[in-house]
Amino acid sequence: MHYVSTRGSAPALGFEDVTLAGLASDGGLYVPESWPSFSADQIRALSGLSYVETAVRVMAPFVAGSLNEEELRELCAAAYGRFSHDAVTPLVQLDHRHWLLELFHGPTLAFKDVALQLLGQLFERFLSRRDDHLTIVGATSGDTGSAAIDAVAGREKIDIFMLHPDGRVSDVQRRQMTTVLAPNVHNIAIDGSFDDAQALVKAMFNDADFARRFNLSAVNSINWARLMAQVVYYFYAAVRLGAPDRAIAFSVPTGNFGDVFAGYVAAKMGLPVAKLMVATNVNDILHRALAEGDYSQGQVVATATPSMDIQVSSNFERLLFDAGGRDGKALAEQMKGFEASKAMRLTNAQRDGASALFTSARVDADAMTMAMRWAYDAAGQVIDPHSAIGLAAARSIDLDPAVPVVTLATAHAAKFPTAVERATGIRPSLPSRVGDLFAREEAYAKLPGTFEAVTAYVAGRATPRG
Ligand SMILES: Cc1ncc(COP(=O)(O)O)c(C=O)c1O
Ligand SMILES: N[C@@H](CCOP(=O)(O)O)C(=O)O
Repeated sequence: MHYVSTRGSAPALGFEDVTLAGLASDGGLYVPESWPSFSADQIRALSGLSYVETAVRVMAPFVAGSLNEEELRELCAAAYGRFSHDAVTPLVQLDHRHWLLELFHGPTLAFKDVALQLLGQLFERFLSRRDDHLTIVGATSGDTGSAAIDAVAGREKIDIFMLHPDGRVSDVQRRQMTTVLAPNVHNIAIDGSFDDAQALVKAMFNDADFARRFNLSAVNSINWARLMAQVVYYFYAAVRLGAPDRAIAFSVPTGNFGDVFAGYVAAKMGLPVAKLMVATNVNDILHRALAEGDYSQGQVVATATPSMDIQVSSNFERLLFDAGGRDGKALAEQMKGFEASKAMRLTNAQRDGASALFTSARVDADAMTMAMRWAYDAAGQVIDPHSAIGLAAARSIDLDPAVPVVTLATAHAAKFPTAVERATGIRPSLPSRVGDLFAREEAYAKLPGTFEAVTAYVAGRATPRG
């Protein structure tokens, strides 16, 4: 399997190189040169398989040429052996039509663990094949950071520098990152928003000398391997609900468009997906883009769903590329325009390509609170605010009532206890597997959100190439 850049001029690479590279050298994102295709019989054959076996079957075509099936199975078993639920991503029924897909049973209590536990294993395996060291630079609005740190802490050939927006993540999220005191873990709180942190990370990649000198790699969903691992749970859930003989709709609380793009990939591979609901909070650039073709960056508003307080969604570029006819040169121009003016219109081809599968909704704080209450009253489920954004949107979906609707539950409620308590009166407590989070010592740097400050900090601590 080869991968091409969404901006058309970086070299096509195999899976191993794409995983280690993160971002393409032309600033684009890697996507498979074509989508693997699963027949109805192949999908039916996933029925009854464990999560690990499902993962092996779904991901095998993407890693071909870099890992054989036995190697992939070994890495998946190691990654998913750390989840606290036997099903890894269990389904919970809310009523006759609505389901939650619980993605938070990993070590750091958010869906990011599903991909990042595997990515940690992939890095280790690929680095063991070469004499090299990686410097990971990442941006987090709260959950990617802790999941990535958990996945790579203590690994010898990796340093990780994780930027989070100072004061804009929950206390649990911050502590899950800053109390990991391994020598290869470097947490940085920057002045600014998640978008500022993400722009700094992309700027480091786009500085070719810096990127080469420190052998930069990515753990954000700009890294293709992140999305690949997330495709698995769409298959796993849909097959349990009757696919391929029944189409399933998914509602996905969305920020950087990674999780929902993985659903698009599953549909491209042949999974019968009735609709993908893109559920945003009031930071609604994606809703405006899908509903009106207007992708223009507004001011980020701080909400009770901080992980989705995002106005520039990295993976939207992958959709614009694929749905718009895969013209990398044209997309490079379009993205350059967006980077300069912070606004762009989708082309007709991009809008038409997206509208077949996607729908969207903007969910405000009141609707989020109502959804949390409904989940508790209807099914006794205490859900986190991000999942509630997805559920509120799911309940508004315009589809045949016979189609099951699965909301992706992306975080454990205890990561956001204040918002949950405000909505339901119940203060969720942290599961024992996260231990004594509030008793541990924290360590992190506070930096201005400037390229100079951040690169100087990284350069002073990272291992340069020999
Ligand atoms: C809890 C939670 N829900 C939803 C999202 C949105 O996911 P995505 O960025 O893949 O759209 C995030 C972070 O991105 C998150 O941490
Ligand atoms: N919500 C995310 C933002 C980064 O998204 P990613 O999926 O691109 O890593 C977070 O929790 O950090």
